[in-house]
Amino acid sequence: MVKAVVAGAAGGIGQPLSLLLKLNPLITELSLYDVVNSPGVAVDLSHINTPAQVKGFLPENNGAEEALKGADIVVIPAGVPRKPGMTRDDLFVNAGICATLAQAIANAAPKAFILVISNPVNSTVPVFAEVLKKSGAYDPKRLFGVTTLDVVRAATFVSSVVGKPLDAPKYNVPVVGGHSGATILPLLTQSEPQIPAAILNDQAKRDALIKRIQFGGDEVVEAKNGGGSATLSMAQAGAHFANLVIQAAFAGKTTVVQSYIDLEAAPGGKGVQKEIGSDLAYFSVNVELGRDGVQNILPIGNIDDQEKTLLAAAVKELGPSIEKGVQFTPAPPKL
Ligand SMILES: NC(=O)c1ccc[n+]([C@@H]2O[C@H](COP(=O)([O-])OP(=O)(O)OC[C@H]3O[C@@H](n4cnc5c(N)ncnc54)[C@H](O)[C@@H]3O)[C@@H](O)[C@H]2O)c1
Ligand SMILES: O=C(O)C[C@H](O)C(=O)O
Repeated sequence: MVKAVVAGAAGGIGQPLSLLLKLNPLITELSLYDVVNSPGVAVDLSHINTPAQVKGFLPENNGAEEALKGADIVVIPAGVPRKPGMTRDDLFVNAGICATLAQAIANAAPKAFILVISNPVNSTVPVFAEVLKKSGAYDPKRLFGVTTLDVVRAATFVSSVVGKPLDAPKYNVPVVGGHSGATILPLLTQSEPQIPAAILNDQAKRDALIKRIQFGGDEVVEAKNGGGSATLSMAQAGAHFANLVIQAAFAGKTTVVQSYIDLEAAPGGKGVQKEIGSDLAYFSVNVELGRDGVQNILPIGNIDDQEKTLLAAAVKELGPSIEKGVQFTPAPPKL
């Protein structure tokens, strides 16, 4: 029996994400929370003949906590998306929404796995952590910034440049660091299958590939031309990541994925701080998922000189974004 909650369930990501979770046979209860339209989305999905029993909740009558009660996993795509010309940092207005949801989770579902999609992920994950800490409900093993879309894009773009687009599902290209521009660090030298040396050694091709992975989000924002950012690809990536967390926790199926987490979640975090030459508190790393969430943090491993330069740039940009999230003070609740 697994209860999943989507917060921001009526939005561009929320709706297809909720659909994909409804199709997950491991989920038996699915609660959809949003400030608008969630009951309608819930009734619609509830007609699908899969096990999950779906209910929709609005803020009235303490709806957030009612939705969250007994949750095993909460996936959060609540908040404003980008328009052309904006950076993810311009979305820091979402910090308040994240703080409110974190408090509701602390009150109603303190043991839930928390998967943060809301941008700017580099800052919103620390916002969640700080609110949970204040309520004594923080377990770093259970808090994840969802960076899966970067990994999905890396596999797609690499397989295409290699000339094997139909093999996209077979590609695994780790992406570490954070989730915005220069903080997104694709480890092309660790790609499996390997990227041919002729491509890796072609500086122009390699730079273009890295740039496309780092700025894939902008590609969608520009194409949607004011209509928002990635929603469908994000829903797929988010549902995939949620499924891996559920499989590890409830079906004993351990996996290694990348996610943006607190490096204190497991002892391996100290080793990563050594590798990156910094005491950054959060970083997207290779995470071994287990019954309690983060079971182990694995090393970044061998990277070449170009990746080392990109790593230094990622570390430099991440520091202030993390600090901004840590220092955020939520507005006092309205009386
Ligand atoms: N992590 C990633 O890789 C990634 C990828 C794509 C988008 N995003 C981010 O996800 C967020 C959502 O994007 P979208 O396209 O779905 O936006 P959207 O505007 O379509 O949907 C957001 C939803 O959040 C709801 N919401 C607002 N305040 C809320 C609150 N306090 N509680 C619950 N729900 C609330 C809105 O009513 C809306 O339905 C954005 O911040 C976007 O930047 C992250
Ligand atoms: O680009 C955005 O603003 C949304 C998301 O972070 C993405 O990577 O698509």
